[in-house]
Amino acid sequence: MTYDALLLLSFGGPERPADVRPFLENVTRGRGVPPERLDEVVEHYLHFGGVSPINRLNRDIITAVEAEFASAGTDLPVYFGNRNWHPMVEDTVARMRDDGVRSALVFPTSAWGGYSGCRQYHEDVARARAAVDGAPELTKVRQYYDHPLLVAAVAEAIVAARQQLPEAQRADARLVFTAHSVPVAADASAGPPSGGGRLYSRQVAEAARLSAAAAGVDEYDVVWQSRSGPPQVPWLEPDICDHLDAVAASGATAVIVCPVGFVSDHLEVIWDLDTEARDRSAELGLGFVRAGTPGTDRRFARLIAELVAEQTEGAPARRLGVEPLYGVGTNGALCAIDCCAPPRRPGRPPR
Ligand SMILES: CC1=C(CCC(=O)O)c2cc3nc(cc4[nH]c(cc5[nH]c(cc1n2)c(C)c5CCC(=O)O)c(CCC(=O)O)c4C)C(CCC(=O)O)=C3C
Ligand SMILES: [Fe+2]
Repeated sequence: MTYDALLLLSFGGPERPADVRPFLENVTRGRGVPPERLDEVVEHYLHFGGVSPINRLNRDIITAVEAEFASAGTDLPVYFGNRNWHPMVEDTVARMRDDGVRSALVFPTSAWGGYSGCRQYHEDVARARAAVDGAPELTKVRQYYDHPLLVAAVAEAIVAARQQLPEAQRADARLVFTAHSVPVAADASAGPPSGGGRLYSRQVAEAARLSAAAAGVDEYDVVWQSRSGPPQVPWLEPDICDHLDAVAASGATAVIVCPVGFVSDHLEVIWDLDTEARDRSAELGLGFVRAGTPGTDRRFARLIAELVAEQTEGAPARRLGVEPLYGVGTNGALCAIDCCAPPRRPGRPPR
């Protein structure tokens, strides 16, 4: 197939204090997130001056991809659109149409299956196209959680993180992987209905296994972070901060936290890990170091170029894992019928 553009599709984040609340209202509309939780998250963003790092990091990724395309002779302009904040994907798709783009590939900044990590990006594509007369065809690329370039970048970050610990703490530092928690019900329905569910947590477990092995680490844990939603709704556990108690009790001297679930240093990484988990570790007398994320690694831009080549040239899909892999769809078509069904929210009519 031929395509005439690439759209990097992401979550979005505020870039000034006045945008924090409207951004959070976009994120949580109709999702049953209690106002108390929202107030807390407003504070997290204000702690960083109301500026999320996410848009800047995505622009950096785009610059790296443009360089990658230029050196490979790939003539593909790269556009940037978000689900929740400016540049909004609807506006970007309108601009693509105005620029004469007829058919584009979509790279989502989530590597994962599941409702939040995959299906919601298909929904964003469908919504943007519905809003724009004459919108281009938009084909989303596949999930890439176990791509060899991603695993290599994560593994290298783990090795580099260990080196930052005082020498005496390096040998028994515990490696702990984290990913964004989701409701247990959302994980249960992740993947096609025939696939047994839990696609998201299975992929996270596999990414952790592959990254630990590539970093030469035998023992590690996989835990969750950034839980949202009302307290009575179960989400994937344990939370990183609770888990640190267990790590300290086990006699480890330090912890290496690897946010394998995030492509770059989003607000959840710099708040929930670099601030909260670091403070908790200090209280427990545990050394703390956080592994970097792969988005800024040159290999990540190459990964994007490879996913593009899979679609344009039929290049083989390079991967290290064995869990099911989905994610390709045109114009918002789901990966499979009823794939990653959104959980019914109590008190709301089904959509
Ligand atoms: C699986 C997953 C990923 C990874 C895959 C991917 O990358 O897409 C992810 C990424 C992100 N989540 C982000 C921010 C937020 N997520 C929220 C809320 C939620 N996340 C959820 C899941 C995920 N989220 C869920 C199930 C909710 C509950 C509401 C709902 O059902 O949708 C809220 C609401 C407030 C709160 O935290 O309660 C915020 C502000 C940012 C941007 C941060 C920045 O500014 O740098 C990023 C990259
Ligand atoms: Fe989130």
